[in-house]
Amino acid sequence: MSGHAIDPRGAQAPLDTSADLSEVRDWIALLKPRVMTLVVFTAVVGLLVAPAPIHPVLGVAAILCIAVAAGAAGAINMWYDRDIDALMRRTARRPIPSGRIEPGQALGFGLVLSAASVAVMGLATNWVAAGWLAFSIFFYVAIYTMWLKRRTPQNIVIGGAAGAFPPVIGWAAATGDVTLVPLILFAIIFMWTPPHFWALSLWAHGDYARAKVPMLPVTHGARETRRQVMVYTVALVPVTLAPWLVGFAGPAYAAVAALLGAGFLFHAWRVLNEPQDAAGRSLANDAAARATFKYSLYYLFALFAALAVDRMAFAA
Ligand code: HEM
Ligand SMILES: CC(C)=CCC/C(C)=C/CC/C(C)=C/COP(=O)(O)OP(=O)(O)O
Repeated sequence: MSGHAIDPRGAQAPLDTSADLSEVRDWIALLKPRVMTLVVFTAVVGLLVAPAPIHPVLGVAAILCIAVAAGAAGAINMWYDRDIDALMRRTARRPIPSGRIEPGQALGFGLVLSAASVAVMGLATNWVAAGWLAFSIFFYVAIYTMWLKRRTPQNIVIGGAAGAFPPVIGWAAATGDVTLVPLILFAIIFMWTPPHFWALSLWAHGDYARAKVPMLPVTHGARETRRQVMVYTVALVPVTLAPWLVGFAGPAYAAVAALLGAGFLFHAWRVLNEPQDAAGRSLANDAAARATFKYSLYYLFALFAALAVDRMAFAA
């Protein structure tokens, strides 16, 4: 397919629209847009369930700032990780390792968007939300990417906190403060991240071993990783009931959280008991781990949706 659009009179230079489009696609890819969907969704729920009305225009602006900040942090992460991304099959085709975007340009892009998102958040909503937003970017870039990711298999547990901030920021944008409930929402995502990622790492461990990234299956083996998926899932379920226990959400939310939790526990149990060799490596193409990773994504969407519906439909 040619992307050249030639003026019928031949008076204009050809426009290479396909080249333009693929360049735009590369810049968008730097923002890790697919991961952003869930980041944005949890932020929207944090904002909607907060007990303070926010003008819809400001609410949309706040969510856009969170999306842009998460994307900007992703771009800086890709700048820093360009060496290991080039070594991993899953990431080798990203715009920087494949040479389509200069590392310095990606860094500049990430820094400018980071600063802009924090500034707009502060001006449009409040500086508490802007401060948490800046801290989230710092946490993902400096604590997770630059410090922990290449040093310890606990990188996911500690560094994963970065991805747990969006509902806190959404709440702060509406209320100007951070109380117990947003901290509970933080704790839910914090406990969810290890089983989300370690399920994936069970089949992606070859990539991480090649890049010498000390993810759990590389440092402690598949058997221990399966165990840790179960440990964190067991710990996650009671935390998801906390919004109901503290009286913030009703029994409808609690029922959905319990059902979704039972589903997660079932998946984790399958990961633990999947046919495996003596080292815990799957003899079934990691079918259980793949199903668990996919379930983790639907799970978090559904859990946060249930909280929003519960608060909006049933709150007194
Ligand atoms: C340290 C923490 C985390 C790590 C290391 C991690 C890692 C990953 C990886 C490697 C993928 C596969 C993406 C790909 O194929 O390139 C993925 C997918 C995904 N993650 Fe995470 N994740 C983390 C936390 C989170 C958080 C906090 C969220 C949102 C709340 C999230 C949302 C998603 C989504 C929506 C996908 C699916 C993207 C797709 O469809 O390709 N992740 N994650
Ligand atoms: C508001 C704000 C700043 C939020 C940012 C938090 C955020 C997007 C967290 C998600 C964490 C994440 C995508 C980790 C991917 O790990 P990785 O970077 O090791 O994955 P990779 O191997 O795919 O690069």
